[in-house]
Amino acid sequence: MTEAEPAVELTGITKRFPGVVANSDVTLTVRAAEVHAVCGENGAGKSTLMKILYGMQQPDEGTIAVEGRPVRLRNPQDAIKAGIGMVHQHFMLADNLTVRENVLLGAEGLYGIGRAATARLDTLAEQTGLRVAPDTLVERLGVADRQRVEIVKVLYRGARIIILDEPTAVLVPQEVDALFHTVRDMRARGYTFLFISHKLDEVRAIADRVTVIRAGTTVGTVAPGTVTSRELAEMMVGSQLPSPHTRESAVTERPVLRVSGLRLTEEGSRRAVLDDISLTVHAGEVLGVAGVEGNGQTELVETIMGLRRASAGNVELLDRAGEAKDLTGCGTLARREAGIGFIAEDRTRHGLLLSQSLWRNRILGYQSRRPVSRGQLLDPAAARADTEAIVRRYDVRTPSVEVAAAALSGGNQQKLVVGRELSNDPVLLIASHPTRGVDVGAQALIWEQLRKARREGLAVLLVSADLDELIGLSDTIRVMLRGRLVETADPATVTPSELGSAMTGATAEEEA
Ligand SMILES: Nc1ncnc2c1ncn2[C@@H]1O[C@H](COP(=O)(O)OP(=O)(O)OP(=O)(O)O)[C@@H](O)[C@H]1O
Repeated sequence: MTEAEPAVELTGITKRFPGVVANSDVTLTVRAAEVHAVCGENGAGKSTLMKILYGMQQPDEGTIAVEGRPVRLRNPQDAIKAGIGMVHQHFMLADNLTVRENVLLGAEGLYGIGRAATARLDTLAEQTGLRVAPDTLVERLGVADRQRVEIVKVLYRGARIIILDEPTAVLVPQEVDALFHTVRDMRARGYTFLFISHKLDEVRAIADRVTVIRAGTTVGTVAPGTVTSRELAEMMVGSQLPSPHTRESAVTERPVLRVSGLRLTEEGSRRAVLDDISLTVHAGEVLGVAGVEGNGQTELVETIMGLRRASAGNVELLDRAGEAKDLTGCGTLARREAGIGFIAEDRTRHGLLLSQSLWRNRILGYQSRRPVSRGQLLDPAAARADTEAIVRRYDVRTPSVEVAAAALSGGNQQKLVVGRELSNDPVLLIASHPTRGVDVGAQALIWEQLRKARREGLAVLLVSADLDELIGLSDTIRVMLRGRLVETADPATVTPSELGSAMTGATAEEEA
């Protein structure tokens, strides 16, 4: 490879799906040893373009050159051979295997499984800042280390060009800094990065150049130093954004959710995943829960929703008249029917049926409620009309409400779920990462809808890894660490970095 040769050159890429042109004549040049960010609204075509570069999808038109040579990438194996690796947003590691096994699995042909393999693994671990013993089980690793194992895995297979798909979505600020440090280090060693992100501040911090995609086509490539985050966002949406909101409080004295002494133990072990959790959320209040993934937030939400059974404690919901209902023994559907809306952390597991049309997904969880049902009978016409209203209000980009949920981009699926959950007039909303994967425009829209619902008296339990979101929306923030609520922070004064320290237990250790 000569210095002048670009690492990747995508020329005239077009990819059509039924009713949608996902990429239309896209051109993207990534220089060797640069960090190149790709930004765009939900559904703009970023994932499709990356899937094409990783051989997961075939373009209808266009050419790909890697390090100056034209290539045909029929599958990920072809891409790996060409030196391209992808770190997906959802990690693809086997939890019950060790770091070493995960890295070597399926790549034994490269360095064998003996000394040469160990030496290679050690070098890569060092280069990527992975500081765990190779025989550690992956299930024992935190999110940031798992991500490093994924990076080591693609490097081991010979990747020189690495696609990072929203790598920071699951990290706390300190971990983001550490990841960026590693990326800069690796860039200095000649590695090239493609970086997909909706967080424009991060893009500005790490990227050498940014290519903006709008509605499937390239709007332009800029050096981030020459534009503000706002200008970048405006390039993405093609118009001016609304201004951020000022803080306002709608908190009332009326409790809506009362959780007391909640305890959850892991199957087959006595370790408490949730340890004596008590909290109250009032009408008009957003209670934010901050925590590093794996500290019990997921379990807390799932226990409140009846997806897991607590070993002790109570969950009580109070209706608008103040009438309390004990939900402790109830199933999920009964809880929904009592007035809880639920934005699940994993929309494909608890939120959507991907093979089903959008309007059928509108009915999910609300089978016996108007307007989508009359008594025990579904009302497809009403469900369609209501879904169309959600699509308009939440700006879900789709050719129609008849297409399968799988055909929507990730962010547009998320908008549909949020729209559905808020459309049922809940008294309480349990929102896990409500804007994960959505672009800044859609994020502003979802925040606005949440604030509006709060003004009208909605109680919200918000779990989010996006600390700006947590600080911006919450009236109170509780920090969760190893299954307990350990600290309370005031969103009016706390900084993301202080919150990050509390989440990792650093503050508590300092005080001790
Ligand atoms: N398998 C598919 N079948 C039909 N349409 C698809 C398919 N995959 C993507 N699309 C459509 O292609 C367009 C681009 O989607 P893509 O996932 O590339 O967007 P994106 O920029 O990655 O969005 P997001 O930020 O929401 O992840 C969208 O309109 C989407 O609905």
